[in-house]
Formats: sequence, C-alpha cells, structure tokens
Amino acid sequence: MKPQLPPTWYRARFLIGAAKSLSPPFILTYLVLNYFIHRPMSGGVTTLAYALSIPLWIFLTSHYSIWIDDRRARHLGALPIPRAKGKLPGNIDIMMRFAKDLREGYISQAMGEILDEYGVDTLNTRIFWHDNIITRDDLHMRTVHQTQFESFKRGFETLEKMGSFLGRGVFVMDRAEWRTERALIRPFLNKERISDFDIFQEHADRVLSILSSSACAHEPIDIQDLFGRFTLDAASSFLLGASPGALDGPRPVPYKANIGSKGAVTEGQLGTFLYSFEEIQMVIALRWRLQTFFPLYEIMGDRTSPHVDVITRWIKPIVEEALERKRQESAQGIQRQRAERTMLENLVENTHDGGRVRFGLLNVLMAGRDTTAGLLTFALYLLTMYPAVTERLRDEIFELCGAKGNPSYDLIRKMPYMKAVLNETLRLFPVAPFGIRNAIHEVLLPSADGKPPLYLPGKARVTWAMLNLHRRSDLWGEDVDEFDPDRWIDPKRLARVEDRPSMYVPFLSGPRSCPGQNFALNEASFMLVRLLQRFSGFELVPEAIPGGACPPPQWQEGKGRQRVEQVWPSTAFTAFVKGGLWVRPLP
Ligand code: HEM
Repeated sequence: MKPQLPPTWYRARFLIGAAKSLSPPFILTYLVLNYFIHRPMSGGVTTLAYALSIPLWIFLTSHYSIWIDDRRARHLGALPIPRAKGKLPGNIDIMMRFAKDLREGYISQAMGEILDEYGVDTLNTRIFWHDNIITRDDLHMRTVHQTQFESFKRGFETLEKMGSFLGRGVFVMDRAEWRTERALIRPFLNKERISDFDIFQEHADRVLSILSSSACAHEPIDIQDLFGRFTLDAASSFLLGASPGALDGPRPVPYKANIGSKGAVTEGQLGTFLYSFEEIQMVIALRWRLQTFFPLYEIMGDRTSPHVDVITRWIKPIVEEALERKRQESAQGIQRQRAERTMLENLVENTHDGGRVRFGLLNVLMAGRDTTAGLLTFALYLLTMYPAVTERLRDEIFELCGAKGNPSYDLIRKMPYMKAVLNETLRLFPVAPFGIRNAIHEVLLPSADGKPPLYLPGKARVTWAMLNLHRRSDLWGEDVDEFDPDRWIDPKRLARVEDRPSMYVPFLSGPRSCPGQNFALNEASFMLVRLLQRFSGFELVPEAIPGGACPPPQWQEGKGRQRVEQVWPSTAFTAFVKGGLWVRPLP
C-alpha cells in the first residue's frame, strides 16, 4: 500500500497534488525551450510559454481521457454519460452553483436545474476535469447501493472531509472497518431495544410542557429547534444513558432571533454543544461542495476544529467515566449482559480506546439526531399547510391511542395513516437528500427501455440526488408536488411504488441502508401522537421568521413546490428549514 499523509494534512496534500499536476507541463516546456528551440528567448516569452503550458496540458490530457473513455464505452456496447459544458474552465461555474445553493438556494435546486437543462437524469459535471456524476436515476442509484455495491467506496476523501468530526466511524469507513463499526451498532437498533418507548416519554413530556407555555402566552415557537433538542436528548439517553439537557437550555426568542447555521440562533449559544454540532455539519457540507479545492478555503486553519473542541469537551468526560466504570467492574469480576448495556457501555466492552468510543457515539448521534428532527419538522410543516390531513391523522390517533397517554410500539404499528403521512413527508423532503460514493473501477449503469447502458469510468465520483428522484413526475405522476398521504393507501397508486421500489429510498437500499429506520419512524410517530393528542393543530407564523429566511418572492415564479413553499427548505448533511419553523400551537 502507498504511504498516505494523515487525513488532517489535507492542505499539504492539496499543495503536493497541485505541484504534481503542474510539473509535467513545466518539465515539457523546459525540454522544448532548451533542447528543441535553438534560439535565445526573452524572459517575457519564456514566462508566457510556461503559463500557457498549463491550460494546454489540461486541454490535451482532459480530451485524451474523454477519448479513451468513449472508446472503452463503445467497446462495451455502452454510451458515455452526457457531459456538462459549463461557461468557465473546469466547469467552475457549475461547482459555484452547487456551493451557492447551500446558503442561497431552494433545497437541491441546483442539481435539479442542471439535470433539467441537459434533459437527463444522470450527468457528468466534469468539475475540474474530473468525472463527477450527479444522478436522480433510481436504476443508477440502485447499481451504486445494491447490485454493484462492491464496486464503490466512500474513499479517503470522506475521511479527509469528515474525519475530524466522525473519526473512523461507520459513516466514514469502507470494507472491513465499516463492517466492524456497523456490527457494533446494529444490536442496539433491534426490535427489543427500539420498542422500548420509555426513553422518549420524559423528553416528549418536556416538549409538551414548553409548547403549552408558549400556547398560554400566545407566542410563536421555533418547533424545529425544539425537535432538534428533543431528538438530541432522546438519542443521547438511548446511546449514553445521559442527555445534554438540550431541552432545558435557552431557546430562540420569537421576533428577536437571528438566522443561524441552520435554524434560528439562540442568544449566547456560541460555544455550546448544540451550536457546534450544527455548525460543524455546515462546514463539512461546504467541503463536499468545494470538492478538491476545499483546502484553499481552509488554508488559514481547519474550520471544524473549534467545534470539535466544544463537542469533545462535552462527550470526553462521559466516555472516560464509562471506561473507568468498566475497569472497576472488571476488577470486581462484574460482567453485565448486553441487554443491560447502553451503546456506550457496549463500545467500552469492545475497546479501551476512548477516541474510538467517542467517534462511534458521535456517528450514531449525528445520524440519529438531525434526521429525525428533520422528519418531524417537515411533517409538522406539511400538517400546517394541509389541515384536512391533520384532522384525519388526529382521528386515527384518537381512535387507536385515545386522547391521552403514551402510544405503545404495537399501537403505532397499527396506524396506516400515520405511516402514510411520514412516508409522504420523506418523499417530498427526504431528510438525507444527497450521498456520495467513488467508483473503484469502471461500471455499466443500466438504462430503462432497452437502451444501451451508460459507461461510468473508474474513479468517478457519484452524487445521488434523492429529493430530485422523489419528485420525478414521470415516476410519480403529474401531482408529484402535492403532499398527498393517500398515495400510500390507495392500492392503485401504491402499486406504482411496489412495482418499482427503487423510486422511493429515503433510507437508501442495500448493505449501507439506514440501520436506524425503525427507531426514527417510531420516535417521530410517538412525538406526533403526543402533539396531536394535546393540540388540535399548528399554524405557521411567517412574521416570526428571522430576516433573510423568508422564501424569496421570485420562488412564486419558480418550479414545482418552490411556488407554494411558505418556509425555506434547505440542506447541509440533512434537510432543515432555514431560520426555523415558527408555529403557534392551536388549543
Ligand atoms: C428520518 C430519519 C432518518 C433518515 C431519513 C435516515 C437516512 C439515512 C440514509 C439515507 C443513510 C445512508 C447515508 C449514506 O450512506 O450516504 C443513513 C445511514 C445511517 N443511519 Fe440513518 N436515517 C435516519 C435516522 C437514523 C437514526 C435514528 C439512526 C440511529 C439511531 C440512524 C443511523 C444511521 C447509521 C449508523 C447510518 C450509517 C450506515 C452505514 O453506513 O452503514 N439513522 N441513514
């Protein structure tokens, strides 16, 4: 194996990489000037020759690699993936559109628009002359996730971009290391564990009491913030046996809150766990969009590091205490059964390495917290827009669970309309809307309708756009942008998805699909039952949205759901409502 610089040395690696790519044209120019041209040249001409050698070299190597790929595709009876032709060299303009989209666009807007402009579902954006594929084609996504799973990896670039936050955890690693990490997690998400709703109860009670106070005061509340605190406290209790007490901290103040990294900012929260946990995800999301060039953006220092420090300060003592407890129990010969252990206790059973335990927990905390909070946020948003759906859901809740009390696992499983509401929410707003894999070698991507397959070159990066897949009218019908839970109940419409399950994949498919799916759906159902038992519904309070987070007026002329949106759906790792979801509970 080639020796690698550590992942955190990305700036050095970038500079070495740049030097390596520039050396061949410089060496060639030197040889040409000194050995083939036998006339002395002025300094200006020599400098110009060196400067021009770079674009010429890029032009030649890029066209050569395209020629080789096209020849290979023809040889295999395939077609090349259509290539984008941007306005700037290296399609920098396309890269900038993706980066700008993160802060300024509608969720997944740039991806959808670029695919529409070329009239395709899979496109090679060739950013910096590198094969960079974006896709909303379910058959191609299935190839990556399932049928050719072994031909793709997350790769070293994931470690480079996410390692400072998530270490060598399940999200980051490939092959054997990934399998080991996943095997450690899975038993904690089995049926016995996730059917125990006690962990939700205490935190859900706290949410209801906060909402009741704001209802009494007739004040709006940022319920996205509340859901983020609820899922953080609940997931921490589940994983660590301790919660950071996020629900008890200061919350965004209505009409005064400013726009934060995701939702609204809370006074004095800088340096808190919650703030750092969100901000770090924004930094990493930007790293992905700037791709190879992110080290330039961080040339003055690692932008994740202040947040990593805050997160470590919170979680490290908890891990150290667990390691110490384990040492003492071992010395006394106490052996606890796995069923009695939290995930933290199980991790310390398997390793004495505090860092590994810490990262193991952070991976699941990140996976479990923002996603479920996002699902609850978008479900509630859609319920405010569609009161008839709220009413029908409430009827089901009252019929099955009564007007009070905690729903059980078995009751939740008997609620078809609740399931339909959550499915439809995740169709319109899949809360993990993107993902990336790198091809290890060439792959043929199947095409529908008997057309030749598409040729995916080795080492290409593939980004899937799940939201854009879930909003394809050719698959879902002309009413694709409507929130209609009946889509999941009406047998005829349901048959569409049953015939082609790859068109709906909010939790992905294949070996790397989400192990927390049932936990998330239970947690969200539990919370929605409790909310709708207590309140008849919720109304949006657009006046409370912080400045800069209201949907821009030009969206009304835009495409699809953009036209009807009353909040600003956006995404980093996971989807969220920009500026927060400000609602008033209705008695
Ligand atoms: C609505 C809620 C959720 C959604 C939509 C969701 C979706 C996803 C998706 C799409 C992936 C694949 C990401 C990729 O490979 O690029 C994933 C992975 C993962 N999810 Fe979830 N998730 C949710 C909740 C949860 C919860 C509650 C947990 C844990 C308590 C969890 C744990 C994980 C883990 C550990 C992985 C990594 C799996 C692997 O790489 O093998 N997720 N999730």
